[in-house]
Amino acid sequence: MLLRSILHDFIPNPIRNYIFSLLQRLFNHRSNTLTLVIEEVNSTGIGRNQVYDSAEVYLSTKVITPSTERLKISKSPKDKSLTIRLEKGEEIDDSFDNIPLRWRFLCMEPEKQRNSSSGNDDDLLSSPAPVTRYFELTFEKKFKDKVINSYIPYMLAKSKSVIDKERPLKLCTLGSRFSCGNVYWDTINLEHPSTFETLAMDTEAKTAIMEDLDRFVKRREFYRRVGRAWKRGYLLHGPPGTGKSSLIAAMANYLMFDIYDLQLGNLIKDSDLRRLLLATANRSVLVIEDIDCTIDIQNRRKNLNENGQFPNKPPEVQVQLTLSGLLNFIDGLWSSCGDERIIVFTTNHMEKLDPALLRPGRMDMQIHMSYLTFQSFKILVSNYLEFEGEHPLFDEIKGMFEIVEVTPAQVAEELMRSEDVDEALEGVLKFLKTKKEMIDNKDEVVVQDEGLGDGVIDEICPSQNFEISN
Ligand SMILES: Nc1ncnc2c1ncn2[C@@H]1O[C@H](COP(=O)(O)OP(=O)(O)OP(=O)(O)O)[C@@H](O)[C@H]1O
Ligand SMILES: [Mg+2]
Repeated sequence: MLLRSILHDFIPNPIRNYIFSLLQRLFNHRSNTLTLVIEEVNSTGIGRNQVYDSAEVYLSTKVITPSTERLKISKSPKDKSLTIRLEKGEEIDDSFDNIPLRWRFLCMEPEKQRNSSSGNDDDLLSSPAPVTRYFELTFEKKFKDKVINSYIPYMLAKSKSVIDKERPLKLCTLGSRFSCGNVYWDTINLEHPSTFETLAMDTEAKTAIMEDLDRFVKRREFYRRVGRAWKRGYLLHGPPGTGKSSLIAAMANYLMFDIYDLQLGNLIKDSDLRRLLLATANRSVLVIEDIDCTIDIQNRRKNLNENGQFPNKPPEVQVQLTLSGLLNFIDGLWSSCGDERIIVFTTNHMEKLDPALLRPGRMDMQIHMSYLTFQSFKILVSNYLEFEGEHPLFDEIKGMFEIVEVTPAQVAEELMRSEDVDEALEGVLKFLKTKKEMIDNKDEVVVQDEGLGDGVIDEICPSQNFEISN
């Protein structure tokens, strides 16, 4: 460093570079080390160098060594955590498969005007060079192949997972319609706290969904090999308040995928739909809720007058959107121009669905979200009351769940009424008893369908030609 600064202060630039390269050659000749230089801008000088950006993130996860003296720390309002970066001249040691590696962060300052006063360097006066930031990665020469072919890809993947974890997820919804009829994605941070842990759902069903998602994201090569678009469709069905939307949020939080909520009712034309779908990013969940109501969109066409328009509606709000347009586009062009897409349809009325939606290959997994079981109730109790053990009221509550159908949303509301465990559970029991009385009074016999515990996977559709097991 001392030599560097002496050279910098007293020797003109071209001579300095020459001496420097000579010294470097001499040094490298003697040593058996190799140094990779990773500059901020890529080799074309235009875009950023992905390896540099990844190194910056990767090194911020490394344990700070005792020799580290200066670090840069920052946070923007949207960041989840602090960003820590190396300061100029700082070094970090790393190792990979027992290969010792040394990272060093360096900056080449722009030429200062005072340098040009000594001489004839007019160029420097008029346009000083920008700061050049770069990392040096030094290791023994014999490890060159291993570092380039294994360590660097490892570092790129590692930094990607850090970025994925740190960045806030996005929820994209349809933005307001302009007079020209255009719609666009409006983006906000997704702050839905639902996770698979908090979801009151049959444990086996939960595990099956998580395993299915894990398998899906791991299978890039598989999808490529069999020539299929890398997408997976889920159909969530069940009564209101059973956790369909919560499951979608849990899936997005689990995969760290953004959500695109496509409210079809707000769309008019297939062309809008295509434009919106093409504007969705990879690694995202496309959600189409209440798909049974979408069939109305198709049926609305039946009500068109002889000019192909709705009577009583101005031409600019004439709906030209069709379910088949949507499905064809999702299956065809859209899915082939993106990667890692999850599509989730929800419905409260499975029986109303267009068979086209259920044809093999379209919905890979159908998940039935139904009324609360005692097992799932205990998850809610743990979430809402932070109570894990056994409780004297549990036996009676369990008995009630066998005869009364209530949704997780209804019970969650009861559990929120008190922070006291006894009081809250008494409230739930009272609620269940009232429900039962209402049923008895109506003289209705509630027969619970044996197979319909909440969150039971009705069917894991292998889509005939597509197996989901590894
Ligand atoms: N299975 C569940 N686990 C945990 N909480 C749940 C569950 N189901 C419902 N809830 C609670 O009830 C609220 C409503 O649930 P959610 O919106 O997920 O239901 P939904 O099935 O999507 O209903 P809808 O059919 O009306 O859209 C959630 O915010 C959550 O607090
Ligand atoms: Mg919902």
